[in-house]
Amino acid sequence: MATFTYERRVYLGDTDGAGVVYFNQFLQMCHEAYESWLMAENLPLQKVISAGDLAMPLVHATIDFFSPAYCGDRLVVTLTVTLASPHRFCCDYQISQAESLQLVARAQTHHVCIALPARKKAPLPPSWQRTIGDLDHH
Ligand SMILES: CC(C)(COP(=O)(O)OP(=O)(O)OC[C@H]1O[C@@H](n2cnc3c(N)ncnc32)[C@H](O)[C@@H]1OP(=O)(O)O)[C@@H](O)C(=O)NCCC(=O)NCCSC(=O)c1ccc(O)cc1
Repeated sequence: MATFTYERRVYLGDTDGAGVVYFNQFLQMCHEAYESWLMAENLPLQKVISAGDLAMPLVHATIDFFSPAYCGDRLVVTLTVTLASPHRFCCDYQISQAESLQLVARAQTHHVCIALPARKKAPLPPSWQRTIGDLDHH
């Protein structure tokens, strides 16, 4: 299991006509947290993309919304990554207000490592497996 914290201001472009963060922007922020974690671990997605032999597509995404967020809010995305099998991992995200700690949203994405161009599941690279940590056998 690996954990990472990502802070993110809400900008005007994140909000909709009702003045609150538009729903898909929360998933965008989650993915920013995921990319930031990979960069912090020296495993930037661009490395995988330019190598061209593997991809880690999403096979599942869910999100629940608990309270609205507004332009200027400071949010914290807490990411927990768990290895589910040698070729699959799950990202759990909690988005909270940085100051009040009020819970804003919770999301989950599941990713499968596939070999290209066949698009068949393949073991995650050893560097990814090491960074995520041991398989959870519970
Ligand atoms: C990934 C696949 C090739 C895998 O297919 P198959 O080779 O037939 O494998 P399986 O059906 O056995 O599934 C593989 C594993 O995924 C699991 N799986 C498959 N579907 C699901 C869903 N819906 N939920 C949870 N788990 C799933 C499944 O249980 C298997 O797990 P194991 O038991 O550990 O093996 C195929 O499911 C696929 O092509 N799906 C579409 C993927 C896609 O197009 N996603 C959206 C676009 S990618 C994207 O938006 C993106 C955003 C951000 C990124 O960082 C990366 C990509």
